[in-house]
Amino acid sequence: MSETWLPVPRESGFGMENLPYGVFSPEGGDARVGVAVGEQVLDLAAVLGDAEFARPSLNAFLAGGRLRWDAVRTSVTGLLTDPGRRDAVERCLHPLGAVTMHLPFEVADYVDFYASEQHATNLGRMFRPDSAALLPNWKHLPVGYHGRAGTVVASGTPVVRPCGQRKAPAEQVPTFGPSRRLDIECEVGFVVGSGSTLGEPVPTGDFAEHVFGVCLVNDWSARDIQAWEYVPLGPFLGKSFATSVSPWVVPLAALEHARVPTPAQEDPRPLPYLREDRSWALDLRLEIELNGEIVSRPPYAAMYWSPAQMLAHLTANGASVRTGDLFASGTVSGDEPGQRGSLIEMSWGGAEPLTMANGVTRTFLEDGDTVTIRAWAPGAGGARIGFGEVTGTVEPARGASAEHG
Ligand SMILES: O=C(O)/C=C/C(=O)CC(=O)CC(=O)O
Ligand SMILES: [Ca+2]
Ligand SMILES: [Mg+2]
Repeated sequence: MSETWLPVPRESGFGMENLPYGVFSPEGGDARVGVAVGEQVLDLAAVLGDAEFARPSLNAFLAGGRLRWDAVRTSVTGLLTDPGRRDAVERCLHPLGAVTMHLPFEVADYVDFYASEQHATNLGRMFRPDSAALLPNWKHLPVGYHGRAGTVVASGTPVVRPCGQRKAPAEQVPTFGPSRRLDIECEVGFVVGSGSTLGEPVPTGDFAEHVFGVCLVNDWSARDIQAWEYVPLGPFLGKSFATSVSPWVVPLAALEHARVPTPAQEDPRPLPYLREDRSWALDLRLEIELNGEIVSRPPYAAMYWSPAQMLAHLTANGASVRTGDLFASGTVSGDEPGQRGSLIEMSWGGAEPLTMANGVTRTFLEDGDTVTIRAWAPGAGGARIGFGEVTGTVEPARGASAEHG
């Protein structure tokens, strides 16, 4: 990758190999599109003189499609490597620490998958102890559900503890009140740039024509509300109150070196529409921090279904995708106990509390708890492609019924 004149710290995940996109406002200025490089954000509207970037969302750029995305990436790389442009470009840089980051795109539709075999097995064992851990369809199709786009929020947005109907197994009837089993789900999100045509499925090989890039997702989940409400139609209020996304969207172009094969899919072999010539499985290393302490390191490479398979399945019936659609992988969990992507798994349904460094224990989230998810992926020449972070702090429940726990 080309040498930049800009000082980029070695450990920065935002080197020239990455160049992720986000929406920022400089102090006293309007929100606009920027590219992160080192410890700076480059104001694209200012540096390229292109009004498409003087907007508070990436959507107009996302709609431009693969040729446009590649052309802008090439231009930005050129500006940051040409010493002759240094003075002009430097005037369009803002220190990351001095800007406010926003939700990077207007979320059109939001779909959540369930693509980790380890997560599905763990939840099956806890929620359905009398049946096989994996349901019969699980290895035939990437199971998913349609979520709530309007409650996808920017990193840093407080998460108000949801109220809802809860009924513990030992209780006869449900009560209404604050969730007692508030959880996280550590996920990876895929951002659709170029939409597809209604009636026409998207083959796995067209993934990179439609998907622009990748972000981090925390799909906050109220396990008690979920367990009581979701039979037989699926998750509803237990997961619709907040889904947090990271401010930076890493373009697929930065992830070529992170591509790995999906785990063997031989028993059963997926149907032809789900097969890939070269997999879009990705070697992303995630970490989950709870109140300042790393509690898990889920490996995205272990996911059974790749995002190209998810997109092919999502459109297999002719349903179209559109600019700003977000589909998330589902909770990422690996084989080891230290690789689980949710607290319900880490604490095994609350039976095995986590002990934190200060001696405090946790099963599910308490008011005031802060959860931060980070990730990086291998890039060209040993570089690290950083995803930044998605964070959120739990606030107490609100409303009249919040008082009676
Ligand atoms: O297996 C179940 O009954 C429940 C599963 C989930 O809650 C997971 C989910 O929402 C999808 C995911 O994040 O993997
Ligand atoms: Ca989820
Ligand atoms: Mg959600």
